[in-house]
Amino acid sequence: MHNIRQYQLPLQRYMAMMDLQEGNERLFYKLLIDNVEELLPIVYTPTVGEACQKYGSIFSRPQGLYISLKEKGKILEVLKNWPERSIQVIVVTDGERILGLGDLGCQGMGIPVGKLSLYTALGGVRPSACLPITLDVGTNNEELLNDEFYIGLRQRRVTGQEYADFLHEFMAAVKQNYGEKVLIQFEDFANHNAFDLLARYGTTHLVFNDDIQGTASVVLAGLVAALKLVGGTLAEHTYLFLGAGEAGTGIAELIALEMSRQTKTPIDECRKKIWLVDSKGLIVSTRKESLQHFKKPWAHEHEHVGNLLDAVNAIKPTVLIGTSGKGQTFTQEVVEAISSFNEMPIILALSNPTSQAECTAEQAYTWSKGRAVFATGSPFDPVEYNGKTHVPGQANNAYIFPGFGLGVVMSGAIRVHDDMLLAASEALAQQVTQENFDKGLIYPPFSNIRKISAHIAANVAARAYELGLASRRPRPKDLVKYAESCMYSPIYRNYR
Ligand SMILES: O=C([O-])CC(=O)C(=O)O
Ligand SMILES: [Mg+2]
Repeated sequence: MHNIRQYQLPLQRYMAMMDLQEGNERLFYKLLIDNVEELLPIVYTPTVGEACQKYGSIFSRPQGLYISLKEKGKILEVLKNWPERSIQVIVVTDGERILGLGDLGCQGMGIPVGKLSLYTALGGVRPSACLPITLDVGTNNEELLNDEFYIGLRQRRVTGQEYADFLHEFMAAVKQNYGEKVLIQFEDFANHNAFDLLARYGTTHLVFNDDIQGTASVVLAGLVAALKLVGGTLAEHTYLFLGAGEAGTGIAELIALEMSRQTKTPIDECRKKIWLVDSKGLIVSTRKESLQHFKKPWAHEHEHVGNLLDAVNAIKPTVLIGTSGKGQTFTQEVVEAISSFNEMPIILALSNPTSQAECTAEQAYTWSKGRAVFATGSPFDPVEYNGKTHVPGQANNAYIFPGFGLGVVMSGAIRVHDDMLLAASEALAQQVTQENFDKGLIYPPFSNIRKISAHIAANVAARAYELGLASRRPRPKDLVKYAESCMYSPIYRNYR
């Protein structure tokens, strides 16, 4: 740590950590686990975002497996080149929507690498069982196409049938090479592919979309915890989203599902408590014809409303959630408006990295006069306001996917079911202690994450067994203990 801390810039610390991961994997994980709150912002958001933007110019050696269009017809052979045979989790991206930073092509590799290092550090999945993959289908990022250090194919993205065929070959090759029980996590695909891929492969493969499902599960947990501070039930609140992509619609759907279970009301009714704003304004039924399919369930009856501020004033939400990927969109007027009709507005600025956050922690607390229950996707420091310290929570899917994946792997689950996402969410919400609530926190600190992950894994596995989706026999009696016993630990032995 002394060595790492000598670097001033986060990007230099990132590079030093990546060198360590390559040269001394055990020490890398030992450091990451023992200093998780300090190092998470380095190996993960926000620094990993900057690293992806500069990936070509900081490149020293390849991490993960690149599969390019040139390898079409030979994807199985390429997979066989990976030295490890026994793979449990794959994180795959095509780099089209890296965090809120847009199309970074092949340079998106930093994301699968970073996510999988958290699978190991936070969730205890063995490093050798993790496989980061980037599919190189081109990029539409002109700057990268003209960058002499760009590491990927210099061509525009393929789309349509060609894209679908390439993905299909990849999915079939993974199943053929690693069997049914490898978890495939889709990460940072663009909206127009992410929903389709999940729908297409959800019934034939063990797939999980972190941006849709992982984010939904972590946000639902935060909301359930927030209700302890704010009062009311899920169904008694009104939700307004800025952003109607993977995160926005994924979260909205899981909230509606949980609401529907709690109130025994049809999900269609529950959806009416949830409103979404996209770049054209409030999503309303008169726009239905022109909406992408994943937005249609959210097109409720309402007159046209052109922007977020007007939507806040028209809908009067108690919960405001930013998933737009665009920074500084929760303006002072917006935060003051929601604070004018809520004693404690719940405000989540989820877009990553920090530069894309809808507002900063300081803005949220200042503009709400210290009343907001606030969390962000990327980490923010505590803020002093009127003599009180406010600690923003980090509503990031990193709380969920490592434990979720461990639960899937350890139970031998063959499919991901929405109930397993709810199970993960419940387990996370239960880990928020009175001490956390007293500080206004709706998430537990990351310093306890391995214990939290074990509880998430156990609850997910339990649900998988109940659903008949778990193949490991016999079912372990104490699933929390079993989860802990499965976790990789970078232990240094004492030699006497
Ligand atoms: O990577 C993160 O920090 C969360 C995430 O999935 C995203 O922003 O796409
Ligand atoms: Mg993501």
